[in-house]
Amino acid sequence: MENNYKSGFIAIIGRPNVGKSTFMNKVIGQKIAIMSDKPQTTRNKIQGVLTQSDAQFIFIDTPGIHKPKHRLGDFMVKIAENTLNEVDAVLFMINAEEGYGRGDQFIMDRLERVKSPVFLVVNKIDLVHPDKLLPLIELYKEKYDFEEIIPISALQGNNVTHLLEVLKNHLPEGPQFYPADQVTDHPERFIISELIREKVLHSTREEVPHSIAVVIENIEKRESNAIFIQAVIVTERKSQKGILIGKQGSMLKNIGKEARKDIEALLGSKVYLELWVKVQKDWRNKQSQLFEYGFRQDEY
Ligand SMILES: Nc1nc2c(ncn2[C@@H]2O[C@H](COP(=O)(O)OP(=O)(O)OP(=O)(O)O)[C@@H](O)[C@H]2O)c(=O)[nH]1
Repeated sequence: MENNYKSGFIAIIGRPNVGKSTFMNKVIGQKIAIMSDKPQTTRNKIQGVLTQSDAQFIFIDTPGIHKPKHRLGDFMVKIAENTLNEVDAVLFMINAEEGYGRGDQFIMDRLERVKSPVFLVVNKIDLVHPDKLLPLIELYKEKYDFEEIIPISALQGNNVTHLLEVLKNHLPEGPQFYPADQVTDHPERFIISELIREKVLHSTREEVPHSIAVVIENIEKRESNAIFIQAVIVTERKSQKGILIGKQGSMLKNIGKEARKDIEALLGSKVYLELWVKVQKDWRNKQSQLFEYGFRQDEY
């Protein structure tokens, strides 16, 4: 890796149909594989990775930012908000052809709490006359202090290279997280690990601190479309391991049962969830924020 290599996580948000997928496909240059073959793929977290000689962009779809419609909704909004605060940049994409709507207001309200730099991407400029574009940009400018406002056409590619350059300038120096040829990660990994973590915190109340992490070791589709998931709950102390396992494994069993129900609702498939607990002192320092994204480290 050369010096001053830049890398970062970039969340893409926006109302449905503004062109997020089109943009990702344009940037990554090929169709992005999505693990789930369910129609509600927009619920999943899609990562597209663009690797250049001097930078790596890791794009994250954050669909939970939309108004919650189902039981998992509030939880997803919370994940989305947390995610937005952990990324290096947020791209808020709007459709130049449409006016300012309630969906945009909902997102803008969430953005008020976001500390990461937010870029307004005005997409589909090929469909509007500049006379219409400028007032729209002014309107958004008044409502939020965007880092920059960049009009593009994701479909035709206009200004997309410029957007990437602007983004690159804002990315921190960092490692190449993914191999250059890898364009996606399992999109659901992060959400699944957060669901399990939530159940752990919920079941153990105050006894186990928030310092636990959940690492998804394996997700596999098996015959009859059942999904088999292996996950490890990482704690910092032995005593916490005992609490998590519980009497004859009762606690872990309960955590597994509750988490499985939510994961099944998320994926729309039957799920087999295998959980175990591992003690690793000081994992926080060692693994840093990668855990938060559901990364699996081989040396771990
Ligand atoms: N004319 C024009 N059409 C575009 C542009 N970008 C996207 N579209 C079209 O807008 C429609 C929606 O695009 P998607 O990329 O699926 O939008 P999305 O935001 O990913 O939608 P969800 O997955 O529902 O959130 C498609 O028909 C695209 O071809 C653009 O720059 N110009």
